[in-house]
Amino acid sequence: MNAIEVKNLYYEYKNKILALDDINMKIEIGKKTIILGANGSGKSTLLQHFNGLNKAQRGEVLLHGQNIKKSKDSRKLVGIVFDNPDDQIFSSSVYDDVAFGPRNQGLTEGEVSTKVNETLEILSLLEFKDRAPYHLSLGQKKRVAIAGVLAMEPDIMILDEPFSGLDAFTIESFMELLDTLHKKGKTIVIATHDLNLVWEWGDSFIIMNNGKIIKKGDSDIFYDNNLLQSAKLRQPYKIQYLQNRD
Ligand SMILES: Nc1ncnc2c1ncn2[C@@H]1O[C@H](COP(=O)(O)OP(=O)(O)OP(=O)(O)O)[C@@H](O)[C@H]1O
Repeated sequence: MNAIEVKNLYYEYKNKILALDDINMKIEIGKKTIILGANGSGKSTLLQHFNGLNKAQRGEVLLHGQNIKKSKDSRKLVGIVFDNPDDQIFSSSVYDDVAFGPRNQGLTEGEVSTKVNETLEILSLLEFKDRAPYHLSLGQKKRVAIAGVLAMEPDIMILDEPFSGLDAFTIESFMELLDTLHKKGKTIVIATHDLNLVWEWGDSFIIMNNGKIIKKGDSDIFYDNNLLQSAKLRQPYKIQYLQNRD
């Protein structure tokens, strides 16, 4: 069984932009899958189909084998971190924002407190716990948005451009955290155009261009510079260096 399966998915915005053009893909349970593509290639539109925010106009999306339209617990199964944290932070304090999901899951206030404090600590946010999220810096807000999803412990974590706005130290500890979640069996999906951070990290890769998938594979795809250029992507620096040296 796959965590996510997409069959013949199309999506057209009201302005007639065809953002997804016959997408077919499978994401295996417990794998780290990276969706790559330049600006406007359709990554966010695709990810937003994985928690029902966008509904398939044609085609289907299956979560753990079940059509998302029939799935009652898609919100519990899938946690999505949007690229813009302002789209998902609503509470007046960092603590309450991260507590929102666990409270909705019916945990006691004591359990909520343990969960929230643990999550805030992992993301170096404890010192901000009583602050208003909208007065934080972009990178800090991004960490709050990530914490809010982490605290719900979804089986499938979807992250749209999770690294933008984060400093190097935070990226490093965040990737270690994702590795820990991966070892616990979670499925992780990241959409990004930053190949340098993910090419050695992901298990499988999907390249999008103009609403289509143009390549699926393992990290060997990064040696094909023509392919990357056709998707307006830059080869990872390390591969450029190795190839120039040879
Ligand atoms: N709400 C919208 N209404 C109309 N067109 C949209 C809307 N959102 C996105 N689009 C268009 O759909 C296409 C795919 O956009 P999408 O945001 O999915 O790309 P992306 O790969 O996530 O880009 P980025 O890397 O810039 O986040 C683009 O051509 C974009 O202009």
